[in-house]
Order: sequence, then C-alpha cells, then structure tokens
Amino acid sequence: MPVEKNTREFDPNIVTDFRDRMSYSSYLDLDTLLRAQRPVSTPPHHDELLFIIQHQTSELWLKLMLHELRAASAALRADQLAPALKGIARVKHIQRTLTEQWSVLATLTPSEYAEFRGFLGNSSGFQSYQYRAVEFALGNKNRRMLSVFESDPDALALLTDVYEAPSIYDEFLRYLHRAGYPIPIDVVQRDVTEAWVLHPELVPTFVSIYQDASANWAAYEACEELVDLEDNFQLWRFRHLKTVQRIIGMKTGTGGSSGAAFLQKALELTFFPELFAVRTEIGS
Ligand code: HEM
Ligand SMILES: N[C@@H](CC(=O)c1ccccc1NC=O)C(=O)O
Repeated sequence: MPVEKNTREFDPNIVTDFRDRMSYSSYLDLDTLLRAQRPVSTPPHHDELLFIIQHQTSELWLKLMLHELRAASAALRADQLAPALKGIARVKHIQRTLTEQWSVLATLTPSEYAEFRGFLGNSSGFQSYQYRAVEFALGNKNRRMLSVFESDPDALALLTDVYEAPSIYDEFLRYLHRAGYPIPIDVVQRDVTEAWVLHPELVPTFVSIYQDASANWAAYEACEELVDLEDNFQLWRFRHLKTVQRIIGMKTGTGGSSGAAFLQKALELTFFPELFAVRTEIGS
C-alpha cells in the first residue's frame, strides 16, 4: 500500500473470522456493558449519557479498588508486606484517575443538569455500596450505612462482609504487632465493626518508626503509602464537593441529605489519624 495514501497495510495474518474464536467483544462482554447505559429522561437529554458513564466508570474503578484492597489486606495478614504495598500503589493510581475524572463531569452546567435531575428521583451516590465498601475497607465503619441497602440483599451481603472484616489499617497494626512493635493488645483484639478513632498510645510507636526510618524501613514505607491513600481519598471527596457546589449549589440532595454541607462534613473524617498525628511530633 503506497504510503502517500496514508493507509496502513492490513497484515496478512490478521484474524477476521470469529465464528469459532474468542473475540474482543465476546471476551469483554461488550454487548452487556454497552447496553447498560439507559437514560431515563424523556425526552432524552443529551447530557444524561455523560452523567451515567461518569458513574459507571467510577463504579468499575471502585470494583477494582476493592479487589486490590482485599488482596492487600490478605497479604498483610500473611506478613507479606511487599505484595501489599504493590497493591496499595495500584489503588493510588486508580484514585488519581477517579479524581482526575471529575473534570469531565464539571463540564455539565447547572442548567443542563436541571433538565434531567428531576428524573433521578431519590437515587444518589450515597447509595453506592462499592463506595461504602471502600470506606469500610479503609476503616470508616458505620453500621447506619447498612440500612440504605436493606432492599438489595446482594449489596447488603457484600457490604456486611467488609463491615465485619478487619480494615486494612487493622491488618497493618496486627502486622506491626507480630513484627514486635509496641501495639496495645486491645488494639489488636478490638471490635473491628467500630469506626476507628485516634488511639493516642499508638503515636509514640509511629514516632519511633519515623525517627529512625532506616532501621524501620518496611514499616516506615507502609505508613507513607497509607498516608498517600488517605490523602488521595480526601482529594476525591473535595473534588466531589466542588463539582456538586458548581452544579447544584446549596440544594438539598436527591438522597435526602442537606447536600454540599453534608459532603463538607465528610472532609473531617480520617482513616489513619495516628499517621497524621505523628507529623506534629517529628522534629522541633
Ligand atoms: C452532578 C453531579 C453530582 C451531584 C450534583 C452530586 C450530588 C451529591 C449529593 C448532594 C450527595 C449527598 C447525598 C444526597 O443527599 O444525595 C452526594 C453523595 C454522594 N455522591 Fe454524588 N453527586 C454527583 C456526582 C457523583 C459522582 C460522579 C459520583 C461517583 C460515583 C458520586 C458519588 C457520590 C457518593 C459516593 C456519595 C456519598 C458521599 C458520602 O457519603 O460522603 N457523585 N452526591
Ligand atoms: N445526589 C445528586 C444526584 C446524583 O448525583 C446522583 C443520582 C443518581 C445516581 C448517582 C448520583 N451521583 C451522586 O450522588 C443530586 O442531589 O443532584
């Protein structure tokens, strides 16, 4: 094929007959995936597809985040810190993608959203069971959140599993305990369904790790990875809040909350408070 036609040669061995072969779309079940965008607005509003795809892609990434967090927790439980850190590194990249993705939705103007918001009824991201599962997996347990899923047994089952399991922070603290670090026994044996709250007696343990990083490199590196994870999570929350403010202002939410004010309060939540408290104690 002459190059001046600006056309690529079709290599002779390129496979074209997929009657008895696995193809791209059959492997990925694209028919199911691409049939799953079903706008509800009538007449159909152009921008509803953006809204749906933004959420669906977020849910896919949340699914992978959960998968990786589960594996990272299992690795910690087996004293395998390196694979756990590799998993956390992947989660951090997913978080960056999710946070970056807000800029696409921010192109939705208040007037465009107002044209189909009424069709959303009481549905809300508040009812994202995968998002809640990620929060639980990171240690922000809250039994009240389970009530939202009473009419969805599969979601409730998934979320209850994560609710009853130790968080990644529980697993990390247990790992440190086994590695000989001073971790109080009541921390190791705590009721893991309770939300984690600051345990001041853990701060000196982290101070000693940070003050002699080279002697405690594995623990030190893991602490910093967890700090990144929390930092990234907060950046996502912040971008959500800012997107919500520019699109619906101070309107109450479809899920029944006060809206932006409710989301603002989430910015005060923390997963690993001791890893931030340690900052105050380092140096002079
Ligand atoms: C036009 C865009 C959006 C608006 C106006 C919006 C608005 C809101 C509001 C007002 C809430 C509070 C709950 C309520 O009463 O409804 C909320 C919660 C939530 N939204 Fe959105 N949202 C938007 C996009 C998204 C997207 C793209 C996601 C991605 C999955 C998302 C995920 C969530 C989650 C997980 C919560 C619960 C947060 C928490 O419990 O702290 N939202 N949203
Ligand atoms: N809570 C939003 C509605 C909303 O954003 C939403 C609706 C259905 C499914 C996901 C959503 N995303 C985040 O809350 C609102 O009050 O406008």
